Amino acid sequence: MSVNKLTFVTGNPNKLIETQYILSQGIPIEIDSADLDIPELQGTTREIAIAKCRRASELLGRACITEDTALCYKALNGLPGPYIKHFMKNLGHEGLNKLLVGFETKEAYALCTFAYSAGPGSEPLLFEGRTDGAIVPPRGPPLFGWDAVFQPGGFDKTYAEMSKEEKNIISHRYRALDKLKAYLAALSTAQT
Ligand SMILES: O=c1[nH]c(=O)c2ncn([C@@H]3O[C@H](COP(=O)(O)OP(=O)(O)OP(=O)(O)O)[C@@H](O)[C@H]3O)c2[nH]1
Ligand SMILES: [Mg+2]
Repeated sequence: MSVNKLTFVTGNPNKLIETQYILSQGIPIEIDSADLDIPELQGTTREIAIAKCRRASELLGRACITEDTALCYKALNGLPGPYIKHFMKNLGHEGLNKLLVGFETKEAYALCTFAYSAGPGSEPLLFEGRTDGAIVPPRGPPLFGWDAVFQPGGFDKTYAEMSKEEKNIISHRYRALDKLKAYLAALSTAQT
């Protein structure tokens, strides 16, 4: 199978833009997208990622990638984790901060899990990337999810205050895609 073209099954336009940008910096691959309605199970980030990618490739009928992002608070033993989408939607930036009132540590990490399936029936492979940081009062344009309340460790800017060039070389998504990129490059080499 050639990997110069791959479908990213996602309904999230910001994920797609970042993924296309990051991958275009590394390997010659064209990423298109399909927005399929795939139930996301409860469980660990790995269980959720595997089930979603398996179903996505079955529905699509060919190879694909999927991605799951979790935002894990140290004080809450990793929650909201993979359920961050619902927390963000219902609580907003203010609520994401309020969850930590009374806790000393505001530390959190963003975890990205890309899954690749070579096609229906093929067990998905996982590529994880993690960026450590802290939850802070919102700063920067509220254009993408919780970017405005996540400040990566060692930086004085939130994700939202960073340029795309800055975010996309330190982000959880970049770190996961770096591993996926290496896998896809090796796959292409093995097939030529
Ligand atoms: O500020 C942000 N910076 C990021 O870098 C980032 N990556 C993901 N997210 C948000 O975290 C939730 C994950 O849920 P999620 O993985 O199920 O995504 P999704 O349902 O939007 O898309 P998909 O499942 O169709 O791919 C969703 O609310 C995403 O908008 C981010 N927010
Ligand atoms: Mg989703």
